[in-house]
Amino acid sequence: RSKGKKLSSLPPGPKRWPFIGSAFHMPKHYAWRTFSKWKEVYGNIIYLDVLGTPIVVINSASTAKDLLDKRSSIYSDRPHLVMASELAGLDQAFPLKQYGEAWRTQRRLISQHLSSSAIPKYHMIQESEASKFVLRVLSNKGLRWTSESLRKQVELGIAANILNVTYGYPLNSADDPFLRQSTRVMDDFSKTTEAGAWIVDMIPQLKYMPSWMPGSGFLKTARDVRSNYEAVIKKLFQWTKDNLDNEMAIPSICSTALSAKGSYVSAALEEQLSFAAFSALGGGLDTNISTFMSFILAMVLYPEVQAKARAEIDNVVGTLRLPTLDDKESLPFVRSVVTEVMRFYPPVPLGLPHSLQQDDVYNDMFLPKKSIILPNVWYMLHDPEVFDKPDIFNPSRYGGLESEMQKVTDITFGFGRRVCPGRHFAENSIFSMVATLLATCEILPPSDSTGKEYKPEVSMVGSGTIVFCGPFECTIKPRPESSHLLGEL
Ligand code: HEM
Repeated sequence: RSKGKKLSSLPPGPKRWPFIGSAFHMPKHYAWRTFSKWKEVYGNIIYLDVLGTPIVVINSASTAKDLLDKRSSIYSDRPHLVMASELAGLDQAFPLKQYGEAWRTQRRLISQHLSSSAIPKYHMIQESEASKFVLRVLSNKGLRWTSESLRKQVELGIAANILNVTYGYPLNSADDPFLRQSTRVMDDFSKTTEAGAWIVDMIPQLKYMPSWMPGSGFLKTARDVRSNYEAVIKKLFQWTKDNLDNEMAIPSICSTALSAKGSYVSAALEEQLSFAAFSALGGGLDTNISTFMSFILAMVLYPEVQAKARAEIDNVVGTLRLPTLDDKESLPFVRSVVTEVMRFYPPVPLGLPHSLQQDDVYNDMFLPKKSIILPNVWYMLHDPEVFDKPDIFNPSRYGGLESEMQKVTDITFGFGRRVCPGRHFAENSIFSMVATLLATCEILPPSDSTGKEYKPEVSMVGSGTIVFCGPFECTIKPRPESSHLLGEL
């Protein structure tokens, strides 16, 4: 390696200054936009040094695969985040854990229940939540929605799926305290892990600041984040345990592990299980909500795509019954629409950061140990070398082929040994809600005060790790030709 280091130079990047490196250039918000612009200047791999921390931005899917997939034995660590992990304690759950035994134990505890062979057992839950979602949407008599009010209903549907599967918890209200506390954790996660947003991540010594000193507000933020996080994880797990003792729990990931025949679950393993289970909730909530809200927006903006997807459902499933997850294989255009939403509006535009465990050399470039690796997922999904006319929303680009759609899902759900363990489950939850909504309802653009329809102009907002489409309005009304289906919901 040291020989490689001598022969190779660091990847190109913005000018580095003594001591501070390229800190001035590090974008504070919407970093993926700046990194995408830099691609024109510096190329597929960009190097930044922020106050001594090496950062490598990857702007190409094939490079991400070469490094994060093919060399996953050294690219699967997470960076040590001072704000999110050390101060707020969010690395007690495995998405932020360092690569190693504790990460492996937690990941195994949930991934075995979310593999493609394990998930058919959740179809009924997902289909039932999709129906309940449509009923709630139609119970709004005005039929007009702001994205904010619709998001509450989407959140309820998505969270009900995951809480049911992980804890066996029956979620019935958007105001449920478990749900409210969990969404707060998600907001905190997104906020505290945002690349470049916390000065203490760049100057770790600041964590020793006395809390009375001006500028130390981040210490209180971290304390508040930690106490809400630990409380909600404990309470949710305790709920499953209490209901297990009362023999009330339906089999869930937690109850299955706790009641497995002949197994002794130690206190230490229980603790790992409680964090692993919450990781599924945390990983699956905002990512799915963002994707589904972007789907609604796409249907408002591209009515011809909506009509084509609905026509496919009518042709394949007919109008006498609701689509189910068993129909998924026979509905390639509907799957293409979901895929195109994930490509056009990626909910995690910079993925989750990986960290390099030892010095490496790639294409004659030296990549130092402990580099934070940021995959620019947004650019990879808008790369004109991979996707023809990437700025056009066009689900037909996949020709209905799974192999073409995989070019998107292989990027959206992350890389290597850290790849999202909930991806198959997520695809089913979203598909079920999309197909049930399209079969029973029409999604229409909003109208102005004169009754004239208009197309909202919306971009992705929120500068945390997970982003959402900006505010918009729409109308959702029942399809007259499927009115008899509403009785099935
Ligand atoms: C549209 C939906 C989803 C998207 C776009 C998404 C995306 C991602 C991404 C980009 C990562 C980081 C991978 C990496 O480090 O390279 C990830 C990790 C993770 N996801 Fe998902 N995810 C989704 C749904 C879900 C669901 C439904 C669950 C659970 C039921 C889940 C659980 C997790 C967990 C636990 C991790 C951490 C993996 C680790 O660090 O080992 N995700 N996801």
